Amino acid sequence: MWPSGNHTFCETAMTFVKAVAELEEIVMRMVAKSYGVEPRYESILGSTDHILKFNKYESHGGDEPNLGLVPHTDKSFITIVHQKDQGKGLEIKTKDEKWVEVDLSPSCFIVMAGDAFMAWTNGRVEASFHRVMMQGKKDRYSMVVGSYIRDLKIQAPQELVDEDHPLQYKPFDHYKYINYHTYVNDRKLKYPLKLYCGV
Ligand SMILES: O=C(O)CCC(=O)C(=O)O
Ligand SMILES: [Fe+2]
Repeated sequence: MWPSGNHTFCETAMTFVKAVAELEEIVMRMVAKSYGVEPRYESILGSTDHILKFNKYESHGGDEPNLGLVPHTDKSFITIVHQKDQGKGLEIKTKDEKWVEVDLSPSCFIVMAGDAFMAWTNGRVEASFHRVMMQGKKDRYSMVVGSYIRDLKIQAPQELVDEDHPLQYKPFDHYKYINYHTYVNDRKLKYPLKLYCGV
């Protein structure tokens, strides 16, 4: 887009990612604390990468809803979604298989568990299925920050594994899983993590 670079844009994007990463840390500390595993979370915190995506969904103009993004779970550890304008678009599937519309405001951030967080919590927190539906005449813009764990294997803390909660996923390398999902699984399977490292 900018062959000779765009320093201001990069600085702004970096500032945004840093702020979102701080938000993620606050939320994850609360979740980890509630399971009694905050020190375990601290040990992966230093190995977390963040990737920012800018999404544009074009309006098809009509009143009929159109699929903007197919249903999926994220392959990230955690994903945080922010939307530029007030409105609907993002939909999340409930346990009883109903799609719930999320009416986002520009001051809202949606925190979603990805496949890697589901494995780390030994299935206690599930990765949510979500999709984007487009309706009306306005294009939709969202900014999505995903976190990914490098250098160490994703492994459920021993505190979260016991007789009532047997281990669900073997320890795995996050980036190798992303690679598997993208190139080997070809993004086809609904639950690729189960096939990749399910017990
Ligand atoms: O645009 C959104 O609200 C969601 C995007 C999303 O699910 C993704 O990029 O994985
Ligand atoms: Fe997603």
